Amino acid sequence: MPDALDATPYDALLLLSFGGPEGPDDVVPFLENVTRGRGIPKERLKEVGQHYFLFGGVSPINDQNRALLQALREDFAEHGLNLPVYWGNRNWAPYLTDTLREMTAAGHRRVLVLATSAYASYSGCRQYRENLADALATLRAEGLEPPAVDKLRHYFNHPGFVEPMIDGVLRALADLPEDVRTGAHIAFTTHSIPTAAADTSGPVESHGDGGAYVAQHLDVARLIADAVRERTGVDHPWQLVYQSRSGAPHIPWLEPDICDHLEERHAAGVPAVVMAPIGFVSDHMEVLYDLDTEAKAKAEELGLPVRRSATVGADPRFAAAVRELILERAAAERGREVTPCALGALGPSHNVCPVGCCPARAPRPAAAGADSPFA
Ligand SMILES: CC1=C(CCC(=O)O)c2cc3nc(cc4[nH]c(cc5[nH]c(cc1n2)c(C)c5CCC(=O)O)c(CCC(=O)O)c4C)C(CCC(=O)O)=C3C
Ligand SMILES: [Fe+2]
Repeated sequence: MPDALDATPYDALLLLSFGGPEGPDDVVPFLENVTRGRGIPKERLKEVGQHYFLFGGVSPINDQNRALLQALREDFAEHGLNLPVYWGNRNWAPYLTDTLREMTAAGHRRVLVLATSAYASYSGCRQYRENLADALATLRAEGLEPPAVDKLRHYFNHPGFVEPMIDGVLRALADLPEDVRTGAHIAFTTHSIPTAAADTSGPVESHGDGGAYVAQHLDVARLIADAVRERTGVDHPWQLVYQSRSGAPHIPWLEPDICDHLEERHAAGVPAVVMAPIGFVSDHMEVLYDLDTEAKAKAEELGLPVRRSATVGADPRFAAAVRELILERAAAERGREVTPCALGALGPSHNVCPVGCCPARAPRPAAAGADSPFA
């Protein structure tokens, strides 16, 4: 047995995710949960519902989170980290509030949260913090005393997140026909968000054109492209592009869209494209539909060979990274000197979101940040 690792002051980890439907009857109520008060056009909702129905009404995201939970538990057990791992979602069962109620009943007092989103943005960070605040307020209204919650820092540039994606891109390239491989371009993709949300993503000092959201993705894309060049000796041109846009057409969102990008590359004579979904932690619906279904159909129509590289999912290197992030944060909370691990040009992200980080359009209480009312 390895020596026990010290996660104090934390007594549990909470995996916090999006949630997804698990059958046809879940699809509409799930979409109602996602879009409550968010002004997403009905047309878009019908369309997104169809994407789910195409897959029997089942999103792959819940099974992927179950696999990640198992990978985390295995890694922790193997390394002597005695920290129970729970799971709660924003939009579907197991719901965050129910999980936090269960954690309260089990006596947990200080919980660290791992969100299944690696980057800064309102949707990927503050919205989860708002969900945590809502859940804590609900439990207090029930007369309970829920645990204090902290959130792990953004892990986009942690080697345990980047390295599996480098392997994924190398595998995707190797899978292309040899005659088009050397000339292949890499399209790094992420979720499009309104440009106004991108420009205000991250701490106030990173606000500006594209904000922390775009800067962080560019940092990861560059790391992967550099590693691919080192390992193959080929300099594959690359670009950061976007997918899964919603919202009203007159509101600007990040562009170009992956499908337009494929058209443009094809017209420019590019012989093949690897689509690398660096914005997503696992192969959920945005990947299976927007890339594997829609973008691949576009590529087929163009006669452009494409491959889609793997997301990190339950890779043991990612599970190990989570353990390292927990130990690093726990040591920092105990007042120890720690050297946070990060690749790339941006350096390690902040542990606690400062005031003004990824602001909401309509301010609401958010937990696990410097502006938290639950400190
Ligand atoms: C940045 C970002 C991530 C990555 C970070 C993270 O992972 O958190 C992400 C993940 C996800 N988004 C998901 C699903 C949806 N997102 C929607 C809507 C939206 N996403 C947005 C942004 C993001 N979204 C935005 C700005 C909107 C519009 C307004 C709003 O509502 O904030 C809608 C409504 C319909 C539509 O507009 O498409 C759905 C159904 C699923 C589950 C997939 C599955 O079931 O496998 C996942 C993992
Ligand atoms: Fe989304």
